[in-house]
Amino acid sequence: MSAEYTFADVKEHQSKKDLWLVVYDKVYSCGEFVDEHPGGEEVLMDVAGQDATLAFEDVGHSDEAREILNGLLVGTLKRTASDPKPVPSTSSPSQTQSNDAGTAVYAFFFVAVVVAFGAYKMYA
Ligand code: HEM
Repeated sequence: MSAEYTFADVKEHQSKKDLWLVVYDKVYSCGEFVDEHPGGEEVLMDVAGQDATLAFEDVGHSDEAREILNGLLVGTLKRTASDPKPVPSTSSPSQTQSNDAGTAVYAFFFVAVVVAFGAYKMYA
């Protein structure tokens, strides 16, 4: 599959039966899959003809979902200067996770301090 498509090409496929979307600069044809999507057809229709990378990653799709996606591949996205910038590839989810972990640690200490203060007040 070495075909290249621009965003303009992808945008021509926005109907339910003929639905293309972009994930990490690869073009996928999902028309046959719309009815089978466990997340429903609505969400796929929402990103029809667009870059669906963030929507796809936000859900935390399984490896099985990624395999299905591979089977729907029709080509590669060719970006032109006026197109939006590509989504940086897989490093971003781990960054998000470490940020979340950092926040959780702060939240834990905050709660610990509040509880300690409450206990101090109760017994002092
Ligand atoms: C062609 C691209 C896509 C494929 C092949 C796909 C595949 C799947 C699969 C196999 C599942 C079942 C759970 C899992 O294995 O992770 C699923 C669930 C789900 N998908 Fe997708 N998906 C695609 C695109 C999207 C997009 C763009 C969205 C937008 C938000 C989305 C939203 C969801 C949601 C919300 C669920 C959870 C359903 C539930 O657990 O009730 N999916 N998808």
